[in-house]
Order: sequence, then C-alpha cells, then structure tokens
Amino acid sequence: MMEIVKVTDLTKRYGNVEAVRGISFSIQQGEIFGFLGPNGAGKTSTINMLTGLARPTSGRIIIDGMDAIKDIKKVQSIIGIVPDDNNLYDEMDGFENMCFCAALYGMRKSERERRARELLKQFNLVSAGKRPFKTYSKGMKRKLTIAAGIIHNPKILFLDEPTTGIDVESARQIRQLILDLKKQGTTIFITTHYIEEAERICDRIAFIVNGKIVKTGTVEQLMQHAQDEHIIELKLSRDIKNLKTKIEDNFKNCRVEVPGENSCLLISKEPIKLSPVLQFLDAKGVSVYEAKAIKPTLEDVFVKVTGIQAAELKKDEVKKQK
Ligand SMILES: Nc1ncnc2c1ncn2[C@@H]1O[C@H](COP(=O)(O)OP(=O)(O)OP(=O)(O)O)[C@@H](O)[C@H]1O
Repeated sequence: MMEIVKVTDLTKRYGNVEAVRGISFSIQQGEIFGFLGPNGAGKTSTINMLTGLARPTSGRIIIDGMDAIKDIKKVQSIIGIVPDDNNLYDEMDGFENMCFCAALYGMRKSERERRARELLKQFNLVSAGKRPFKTYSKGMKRKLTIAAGIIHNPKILFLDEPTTGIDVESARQIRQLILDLKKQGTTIFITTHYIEEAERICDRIAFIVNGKIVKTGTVEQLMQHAQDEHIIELKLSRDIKNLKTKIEDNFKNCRVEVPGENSCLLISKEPIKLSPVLQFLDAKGVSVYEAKAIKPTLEDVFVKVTGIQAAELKKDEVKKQK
C-alpha cells in the first residue's frame, strides 16, 4: 500500500478561531477516505488547504510525493476538486462549462470536447448538456460539478459534501459514480456529515470534531469500539418485569432491561449462553418467540467516541455566507 497523501500537524486559524487544530492522517492510493463530522468541525478548511484553496497556518501536506504547500500548481494538475458550492457558470451550457474547465487544465480542443461528451454521457446529462447551467436542478448541478472536477482524469479527487442538500436519487447516483471512480483507480477524499454515506462508501473514516481527528479506521475497526457489550433481545409471551432480579441472580454476568411489554434485553460483557436462560423462562411459564443479537451501529460508535449526539450530524445545514 502506498501513501498518496500525507498530512502532518496541520492547523488553520482564522483570527481567533482555530478551525483545524493539528491534524495528521494519510490516505492510501486507491482508497476512499472520508472525513465525518458535524457542521463547523473543520472539514471544508482541511479540504481547502489540501487543494490549495486556503493556506495552512502551519503543518505539512505531501501529495503524490510533492509538497502541496510549496508546489501547489504542480499538485493541482493531478487532483480534482469538487467544492461544496457549485463553481460553474450559470449562463454557459453543460458542455461549454466542461470544455471551459478542461481548457483551464491545458487540454487540447479535440480532447476537451471528446472528454466532455464522454462524461456527459456517463453522468446521464447528455440532453442537459445543451441547456444553461442555471436551469439545472440541484442534483444535476452537483453531478456536472463532479464531472468538471474529473475532466482531466485526476489521480486524486477531493469532494466536499457531494450529496448535501440534493434529492435522494441524485445522491444515490453520485455515490455510485464515486464507487465507479474508485474502481478505475482514482483515490478519493470525501467529507460528509451523513453517517450512512460514510459507512457505505468509505474504506476508512476519520471522525473530525472541533478541528481535531478523534478516531480513524475502517468501519470494522471503528465498530470494535462499541462491541464491549453483548446484547440479546428476547420477544416473550408475557411481561417479565417481576422476573428481572430473579434472572440476574441466576445468571450472574447478565444485566436485564425491560424496555417494553413482552420483551427484554440481556446485556453482558461476555457472550451470552442462551439455552439456560430459555430453560429458566420456560420453567416460569414464559415462552420465547424470538431472540436476536443487537449489533451496535456506526452511529453508536460515533456518539461514544466523540460525545456528540448523532442529531448534531443530522441537523440540516444552514449554509454559511462565504
Ligand atoms: N473564512 C473564515 N473566516 C473565519 N472563520 C471561518 C472561516 N471559514 C471557516 N471558519 C470557521 O472555522 C470553523 C470550521 O469551519 P469549516 O467550514 O472548515 O467546517 P466544516 O466542517 O466544513 O463545516 P460545514 O459542514 O459547515 O462546512 C468554523 O467555526 C467556521 O465558522
């Protein structure tokens, strides 16, 4: 595995605001690496520093062996940037916008047009390509912005909240396009505040809160942080509130919770042996209709590790005036 991005002790200060507070991480070639965090965590500031849109206060950024602070122009020729607001021209049509971006990368006219047509087709925007950008829906705008970001076949693509505020179907298409790009070998850095999105498409996720990375890992590695308890939910033929202490006395390592009628949770630090519990309940005249293991979700892990309620992430974005 090769590190294609390496960030060390990166900070960004705006006056008194410390937006990014000494973060270090690396991205492996070919992976989808995600920053998951609430509004104001420092995601955009970080992506802007990595792509040369903002100057770091301190720290180091190496991209594909180059110093991304000193040699940003060289770096920019091998990266694609999709900022969180659309950066295309309202009056130009889709095709013209694509060709214009390609020209900025110094592509020849015939190559620009070939690539623009190819991407419009791949992104299902062929007929929209003939209409001015301002007539597009939000989802179409996002798609064209992404298409423009990869016009020069970048090695690494930086996407800032690519699915925020757009319709479900466009968001699904965009996630699929990101996975297709990965298949073609593109390395991808994505920021998001959607847990499910990070979980579904990222190879590794960094939780970022208050300008700091609090945890990094694959979904599987992150999950291990919540798996210090085993939980089994039982569906029962009757209420067993009165049996709670009896069960706990009989099964010393188990805690019992009765969240609702006709069900209970068995909670233990160790794997729970179910058959003695079932026999015990049977002897008390309680039938067990269903037993299922309750697995923690990535959301549980996020809440546990960051101390931030998942609702903070789900809050709909109030767009900053930039
Ligand atoms: N140009 C700026 N001047 C002053 N403060 C800024 C500026 N840009 C960002 N900040 C502040 O820095 C912090 C981090 O912002 P940043 O945009 O990086 O977070 P984010 O995780 O991308 O959040 P969002 O999802 O809302 O964009 C916030 O407190 C924000 O208000």
